[in-house]
Amino acid sequence: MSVAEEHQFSKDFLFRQLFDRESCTYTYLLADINTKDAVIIDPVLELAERDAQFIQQQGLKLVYCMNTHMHADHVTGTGKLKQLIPGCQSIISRSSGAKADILLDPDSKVKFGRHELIAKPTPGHTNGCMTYISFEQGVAFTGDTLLIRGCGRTDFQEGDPETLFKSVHREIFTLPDNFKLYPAHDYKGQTVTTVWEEKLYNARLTKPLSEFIDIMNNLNLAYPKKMDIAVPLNKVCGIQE
Ligand SMILES: N[C@@H](CCC(=O)N[C@@H](CSS)C(=O)NCC(=O)O)C(=O)O
Repeated sequence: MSVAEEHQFSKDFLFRQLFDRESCTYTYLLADINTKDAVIIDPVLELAERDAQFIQQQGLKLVYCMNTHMHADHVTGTGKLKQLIPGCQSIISRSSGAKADILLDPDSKVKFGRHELIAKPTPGHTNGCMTYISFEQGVAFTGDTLLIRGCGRTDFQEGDPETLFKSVHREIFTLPDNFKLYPAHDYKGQTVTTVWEEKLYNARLTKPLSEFIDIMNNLNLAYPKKMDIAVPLNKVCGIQE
């Protein structure tokens, strides 16, 4: 496998990666270029107006605002986008325990135009983490389950290293090697990876389970600065009604 064998997006698939400099969060906008139906994954509250303006400029119809999980480091832009773009529905996993218009179960499909994302449960960072996969486009949105050369922390919000390790090996490392992986965060300026790269070079997930658990239990990271306000708000789409 090499860069030359990269999986290409189809011509009718719009893909944009957007970034929040404050929380280092990636937001993804996907659309069917013919029908204009669009979905947004992991929007950030403070950038909801930026996202809504871009959607309007492209002539897209935002049908779903999705979250990969209940974030702890930033407030989701889902509720604000629903206000800015009436008709759009919020989506999160049922196991997240958060409120949304649509609650996803394992293998639920999210359709926009002729495209679809399949929700695969990848708990471990939180219980409700989902990875959203487009098999046609060869792409997976991994949230905080898999970060480029790393993974989400497992020291709060029901986090569990063994569960995360098994999720990645079951749902992500079994995808074709050339599938692109897009995470919810990157703290080093990296934008995308592949299944092949992570199976070879992920600093944590290439280790045996016992070593992985040891690494995760000794990360000693400070708690996210916004955690105390973000978690309660993200239980209700980012807006206290
Ligand atoms: N400094 C940031 C929080 C950074 C952080 O904890 N990131 C999380 C994902 S957001 S809950 C994580 O899992 N990091 C893993 C890692 O190895 O860095 C802030 O204050 O918001």
